Amino acid sequence: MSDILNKIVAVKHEEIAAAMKRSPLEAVRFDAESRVLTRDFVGALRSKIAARQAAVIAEVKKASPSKGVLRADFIPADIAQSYAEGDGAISAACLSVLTDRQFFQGGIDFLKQARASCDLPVLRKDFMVDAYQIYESRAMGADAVLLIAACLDDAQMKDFEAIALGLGMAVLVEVHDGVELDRALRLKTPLIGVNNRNLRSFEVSIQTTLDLRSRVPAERLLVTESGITTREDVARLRAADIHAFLVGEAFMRAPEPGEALAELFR
Ligand SMILES: O=C(O)c1ccccc1NCC(=O)[C@H](O)[C@H](O)COP(=O)(O)O
Repeated sequence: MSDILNKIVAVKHEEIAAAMKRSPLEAVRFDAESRVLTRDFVGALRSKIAARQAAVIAEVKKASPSKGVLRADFIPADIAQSYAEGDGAISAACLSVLTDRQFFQGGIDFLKQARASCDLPVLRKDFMVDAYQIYESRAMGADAVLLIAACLDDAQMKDFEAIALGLGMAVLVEVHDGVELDRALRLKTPLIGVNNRNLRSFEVSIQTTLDLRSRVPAERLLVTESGITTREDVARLRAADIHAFLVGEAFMRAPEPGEALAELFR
């Protein structure tokens, strides 16, 4: 694991221990199982692609370990609405909301506020290291969770996926290289995220996605993540038959995130 992932995972275990004291697993599990309606995350992506549009997972991200604060006037509900509207013709398929507080200045309330302000399905973007967080994600209203192969073993990925699917959530499994991709393909989820950010150097290169593209079977949906900032990036990825994108920073730095989205994917 990279240094940053090691640090994040250590903090997550501390946070989970504290959260379990406030709300024991049984209570969080009850809350998660009491929520019935999830929004269809995979369906939202597939219907954009069927309409020959880009399927964009638009991120609500105040800050990041590599770049610091990205947006000063950070109002999750307004950002989510802007993404849902786009320019009227081009808009987001789904949202991704950072809930990690220490490294990304995110929060659980941000996810709730973003989801309440629109009808888009929402991914909880955080670092899952314990089954507790999967129940917690559904309890807070998430429609999908992220599983990062670099910080989980095979048994954890399988277990967390089964819990998420059992609660009606989608799973985006994230990989950085071919070894992690082979592990991810043992899961049931159709959503395979290739993260273009090297977690050791923080450098981003869309070549990471392009290199792995042919190894993702046609029945899975490849989502390219991180470092997508220009129309040229989008054109290169689309030419390689990649139609689902997760974008944060490029939108967060724009005055109107939804207009920036429409401009990038026009
Ligand atoms: O964004 C970071 O600096 C970062 C550092 C360490 C681990 C994860 C990190 N980002 C998480 C993400 O995957 C991105 O927020 C997401 O893919 C959007 O990327 P971008 O469009 O480059 O903001």
